[in-house]
Amino acid sequence: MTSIFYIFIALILVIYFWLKKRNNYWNDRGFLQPESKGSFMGVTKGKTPFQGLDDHYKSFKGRAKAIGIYQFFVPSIFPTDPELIKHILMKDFSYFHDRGMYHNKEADPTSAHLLSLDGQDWRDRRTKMSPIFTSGKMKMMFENVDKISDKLVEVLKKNIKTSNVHDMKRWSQKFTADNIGNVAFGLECNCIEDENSAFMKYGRRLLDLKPFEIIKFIFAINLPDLARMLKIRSNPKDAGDFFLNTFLQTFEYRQAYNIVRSDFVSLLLGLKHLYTPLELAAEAFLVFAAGYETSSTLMTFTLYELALNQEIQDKLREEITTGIEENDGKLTYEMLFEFKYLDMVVNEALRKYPPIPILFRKCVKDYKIPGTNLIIPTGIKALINVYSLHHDPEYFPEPSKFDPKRFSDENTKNIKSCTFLPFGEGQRNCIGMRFGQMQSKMAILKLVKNFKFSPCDKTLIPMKFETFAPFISPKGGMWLKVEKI
Ligand code: HEM
Repeated sequence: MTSIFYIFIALILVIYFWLKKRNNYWNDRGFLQPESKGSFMGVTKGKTPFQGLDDHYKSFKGRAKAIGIYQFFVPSIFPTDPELIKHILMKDFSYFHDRGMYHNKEADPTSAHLLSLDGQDWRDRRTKMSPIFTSGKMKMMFENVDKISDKLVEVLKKNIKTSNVHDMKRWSQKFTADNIGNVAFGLECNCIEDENSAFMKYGRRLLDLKPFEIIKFIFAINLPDLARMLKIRSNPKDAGDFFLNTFLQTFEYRQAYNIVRSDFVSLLLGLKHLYTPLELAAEAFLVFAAGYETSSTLMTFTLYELALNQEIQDKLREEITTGIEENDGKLTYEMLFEFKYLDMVVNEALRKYPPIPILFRKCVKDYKIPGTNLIIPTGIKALINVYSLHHDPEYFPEPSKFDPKRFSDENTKNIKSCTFLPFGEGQRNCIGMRFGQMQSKMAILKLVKNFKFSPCDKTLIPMKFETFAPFISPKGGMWLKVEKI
């Protein structure tokens, strides 16, 4: 009994001294670090991770190019200086080409894809997949996206007869799930008409994690090597299996009947001599996972700001209606990208509400921060808080004002490099940017052309965010009044 007591005390002491040492990891290396240690970037204070980081950004900006932080005692680096961010994302990419994300091809096939792969594996796959995302390939998919956005308008028109207050986050999700299900899995998913359809159900399942799944997810982010050893599944098994099996069935069917369509499935099938069907299924899963919530988030917050700023909404509607009328009522792929005010509005929504507010990079060899004697050690992750840069009054004066003029041709030239990063930057930036812009712009255009959006009693003013959401997300949905024009 006495020896168990001594072992227990010894264990407590070891943990105590290890934590003490760990808490000084950054001070010991000459970096500044915030007082509150060990919390998950402020989540414990009821804030989102990007808001927690933003508190540190405000306290330390100008005092250091980067500070040391801890996520559950795992040290990370938090660069606050755009010049250093530029080095990390672009100039010194060879030191930061990985994200250090969890992936395990065998135990969790949905985790091994372009977003998470490291080093040469990532580089090879990015080279092979880049031709899938060119402007020409996106143009091929335009017709499908156009058709699905018309369906969105038609079904929403029917629904506003019963009630004119709607959760536009849910409608945006239904649209992107239908769209991506169609182009990445080759199926009519029926999400717009039936919100309990399989694609909606499993799309939501990827985000609505149960408490144990949240713990597994955070564990896999922070300790990917240990998670790999323990063969953890980072995505819910039922959702992962659904997406993999659905893709594999379409894959076999298309091969058997030699079917070629203008979509991601056929483009991925073109890589079948290089990758196994399961590897390609993981990429189709990623197209869904990376494109579903990001684009719907962009749509959601754009509609929110248009509802709060009626004059901007009217001006946008005027541009769209006139442009389409002048082209004999037809909308083309080129026109979608030529609507200047639409582009300015969308960019301003991406600034205020970047769907992915934090970028990750892992340092793969010791890196000396230029102009200092500070070294970022190998294996440390850099967290770039896009939200802070987008809300810094030095780069965007009056940051809480929704002002599309910031993105006029004249003003865009003055935006400091690496302070506007909605799609990331450098060789690891968003490969699906054009598709994301195409589907979001298309839906916003059709919605604004056909409906007037305004605030209602349930609209969040000021905006509040969900604390545990992996993407920036309005608390309790995005409720707006919707009227037919
Ligand atoms: C509005 C919509 C979207 C936004 C705001 C967005 C944003 C981002 C961001 C911030 C990153 C990380 C970039 C970095 O670390 O530098 C990223 C990566 C990525 N995105 Fe997107 N994304 C969107 C839509 C899409 C779509 C539709 C797809 C697929 C069709 C997609 C596929 C990817 C992939 C595969 C990566 C990883 C690239 C790599 O590591 O090589 N994204 N996205």
